[in-house]
Amino acid sequence: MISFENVGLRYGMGPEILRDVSFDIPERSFQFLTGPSGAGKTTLLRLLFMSLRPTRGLITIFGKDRAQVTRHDLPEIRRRIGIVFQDFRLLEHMTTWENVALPLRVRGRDEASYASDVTELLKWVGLGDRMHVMPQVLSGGEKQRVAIARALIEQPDILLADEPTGNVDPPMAHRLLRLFIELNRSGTAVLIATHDLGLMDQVEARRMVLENGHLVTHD
Ligand SMILES: Nc1ncnc2c1ncn2[C@@H]1O[C@H](COP(=O)(O)OP(=O)(O)OP(=O)(O)O)[C@@H](O)[C@H]1O
Repeated sequence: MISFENVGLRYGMGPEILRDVSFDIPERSFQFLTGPSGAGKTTLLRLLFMSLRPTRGLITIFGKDRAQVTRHDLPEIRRRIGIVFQDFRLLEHMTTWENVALPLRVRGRDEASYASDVTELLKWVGLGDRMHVMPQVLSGGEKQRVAIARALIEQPDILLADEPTGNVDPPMAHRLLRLFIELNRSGTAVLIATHDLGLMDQVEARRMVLENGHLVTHD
C-alpha cells in the first residue's frame, strides 16, 4: 500500500535525519514505530502524510510515486490517510461533535448525510456523553479519542498515530490500544509511533525501530 525505498531526509542544510530508510506498509497491517527521542519518528510520519518531501529515495503511496503527486492531488490521497497528531490539534471553539464532523463539512458534504456517522463514531470511541462539550473541558484521554474519531471519519485505509498514549494513564493507554486493535481487525492499517514499551508488549506486531537515522524492522 505504501513503500519507502532508500529514503533520506534533511531539514534545510542540517544533518540527514533519516538515511536509507526502506519499508512497506501492507494493507490491513498493524505496526509500531519506535526509537529514542529525536530519532525521527514524527519526521517519518510527516513523510507518510506527505507534509514533507524526501530529500532522497522513492516513496510510493497507494501506487503513486510521491514525487509526481501535485498539490492538487494531495487532498484526495490524504483522505485515505487518517492522522492523529501528538498535540491533537482540536479546534477550541467547536464542540467534540463539530470537530469530528469538520473534515466532511470542509468537503462541502450535507450535514444530513453524515450526522449519524459522526454520532456513531463518537459512541464507538466512548464519547457518547461528551459530544456537545468544548475541548477545554475534556481530559487528555478524551481529547485523544476525539482526535482519533476525527482521523477516522472519512474511513481511511491507514491510521497514523503519533504518541497516542503520551498524555494518558496506563488504563486509558490500554483502552486506546484496544480501539486501535479493533479498528485494525475491521480492515484499517495502523501505524503507531511510540516510546511506550509497555504498550508495545501488549500486542504481537511488527516493530520498526529508528536509530541514528536508520530503520531496523523486527517482525
Ligand atoms: N522543522 C524542523 N526543522 C529542523 N529540524 C527539525 C525539524 N523538525 C524536527 N527536526 C529535527 O529532526 C530530528 C528528529 O525529530 P522528530 O521530531 O522527527 O523526532 P521524534 O523521534 O519524533 O522525537 P520525539 O520522540 O521526541 O517526538 C530532531 O533532531 C529534530 O530537532
